Amino acid sequence: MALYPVVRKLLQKRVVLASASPRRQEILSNAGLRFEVVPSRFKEQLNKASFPTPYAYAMETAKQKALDVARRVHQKDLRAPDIVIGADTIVAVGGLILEKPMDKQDAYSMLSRLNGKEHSVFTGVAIIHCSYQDGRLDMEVSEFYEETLVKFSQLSEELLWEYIHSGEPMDKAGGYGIQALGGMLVEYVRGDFLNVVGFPLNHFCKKLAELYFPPRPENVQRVKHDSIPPVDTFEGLSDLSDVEGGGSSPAHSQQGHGTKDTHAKGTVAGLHSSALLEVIDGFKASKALFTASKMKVFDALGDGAPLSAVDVARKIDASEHGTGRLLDACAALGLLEKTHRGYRNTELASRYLRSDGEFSLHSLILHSDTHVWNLFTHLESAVREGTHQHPRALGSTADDPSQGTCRSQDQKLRCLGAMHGLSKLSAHQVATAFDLSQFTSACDLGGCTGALAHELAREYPGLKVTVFDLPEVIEDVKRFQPNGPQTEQVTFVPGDFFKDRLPEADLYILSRILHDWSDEKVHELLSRVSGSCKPGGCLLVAESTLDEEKQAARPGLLPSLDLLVQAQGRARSLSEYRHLLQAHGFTDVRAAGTGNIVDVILATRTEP
Ligand SMILES: Cc1cn([C@H]2C[C@H](O)[C@@H](COP(=O)(O)OP(=O)(O)OP(=O)(O)O)O2)c(=O)[nH]c1=O
Repeated sequence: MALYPVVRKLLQKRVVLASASPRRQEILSNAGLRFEVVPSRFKEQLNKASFPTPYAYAMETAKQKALDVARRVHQKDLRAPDIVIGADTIVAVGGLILEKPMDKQDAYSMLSRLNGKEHSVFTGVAIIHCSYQDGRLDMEVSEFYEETLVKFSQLSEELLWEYIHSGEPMDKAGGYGIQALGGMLVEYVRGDFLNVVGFPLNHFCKKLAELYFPPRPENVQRVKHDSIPPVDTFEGLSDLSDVEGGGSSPAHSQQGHGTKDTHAKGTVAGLHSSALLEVIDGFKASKALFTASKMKVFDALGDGAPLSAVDVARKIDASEHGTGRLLDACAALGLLEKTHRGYRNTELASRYLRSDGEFSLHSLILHSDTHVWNLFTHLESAVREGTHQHPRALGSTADDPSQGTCRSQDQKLRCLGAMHGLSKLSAHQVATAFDLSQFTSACDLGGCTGALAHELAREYPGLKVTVFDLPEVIEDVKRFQPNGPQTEQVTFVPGDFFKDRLPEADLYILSRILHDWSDEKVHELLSRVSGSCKPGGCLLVAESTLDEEKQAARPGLLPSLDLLVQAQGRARSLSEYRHLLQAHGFTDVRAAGTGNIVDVILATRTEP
């Protein structure tokens, strides 16, 4: 049971979690879902007495939280959400509904009620599908609830107060957290544990599967309504794409025919004029971000107090009028917050857009602005000729198009910085998509600045990682190295993976390498890896993949276009990667979605 097939369908959607609960965020991101968090401002003050059951109350509160966020995000952003998820967890005991305690005394009275007894924990969940008709927001709500029974042991006053003084009860329904210290109070749990922690993941998956993968009418007898298809096989994934209604929109199978059904299913019917305008204007949003980054707006704002447009203009040496317009555009894009005291970086900007942050995408943005932008102006030629546009855009004729990208030292460092930033974004998910603790040595082929290597070292203290990359790359990686004990686990070896002997390792890694190359070159490289990998050793591949129908809009097809213009390679589907790996003696090919920009594949080398 996993969310993966549905996650693939949701990757191209803007999913918003309307919750401040760290537990909910963790449960959903662990399941591989990619989403933004916008906490709801809905006051949980519905009249409990007006609901026939406690779960009706929880579902209504969940729905109101999600509706509040859907409306606010729609008003605030240029890009409105596609799906908003809201949830509400309550504890019900003896006809009473318990929510989060107001203070310690309240926590004490809640815990005393639960002491020695069985109670119910209900989580109501609302999934709101937003669509837009001529700028108007239409919302369809799917909702459900889950109940879990929990029994507390008989606990002494002293123990209850000790627990209350720990501070744990205060932000939790019923005044306890089963996942931490509160676990010690619990004698048994009947039902979904995660439901108690705040989010019924299993039921949520079933609901999504019901919405996105309804069984074909002729298969109703064979396909169980309440189960998600198997996901860790490639066959399962490709079968899913064949399921009628298995497109990227939820199929409202239970709602019968009529306008709603067509509206939800049809990509044409689903694309409204406002969405079209968004696409038409997309380049303006990119250029606003590129310009603000280039002019170091996000550095000027730092993490400090808000600054007025005049102050920012002074810092970036630009006109007040122009700076004000740029700052407003950044605020509309959700990159800055605009308050009556001035502008300040949003969390997103502080983390990714400042040039000095650990996860900075500053170099990637500059690279996109100068290099990729330039290449994309030749998209029409790329389509006509079916080949990359480096000669036109950069005057480069090199075999390896990336050679033309980094001609000056500045360009080279920007390229390395861009790759470093991109790699850092998904390094943790790539390193942890599979348990790699059985390996003692790994070789990251084309591992560049070592961002993934260091993440692997941090995650697996027993692993030595060799980063193998071209000498001209290795000579400049020093500035990207972190501090810390795990740096000793990482070594850099210069070489060309098409020409030189590959370093020995139990685990070879090709992270975002294969897409850069033609099928012929991919076969050549895989054959070299296969020749170096001992039987029982493994190969880990991380790539952004196309869905099996090659219809996924983002993030599948835009990278595919990217590769047409920029490189000689191409995006591939998971089954294409499986066939490539099998052709070179790798079996037991398993895939894991990270919910991030790449999927991860692990394959084992068998005896030749
Ligand atoms: C019973 C129980 C609840 N909880 C938490 C889950 C929820 O976060 C919280 C119940 O309050 P909620 O109002 O459901 O959620 P929230 O206020 O934390 O976040 P938001 O409204 O923005 O979605 O209690 C635990 O973490 N462990 C437990 O054992």
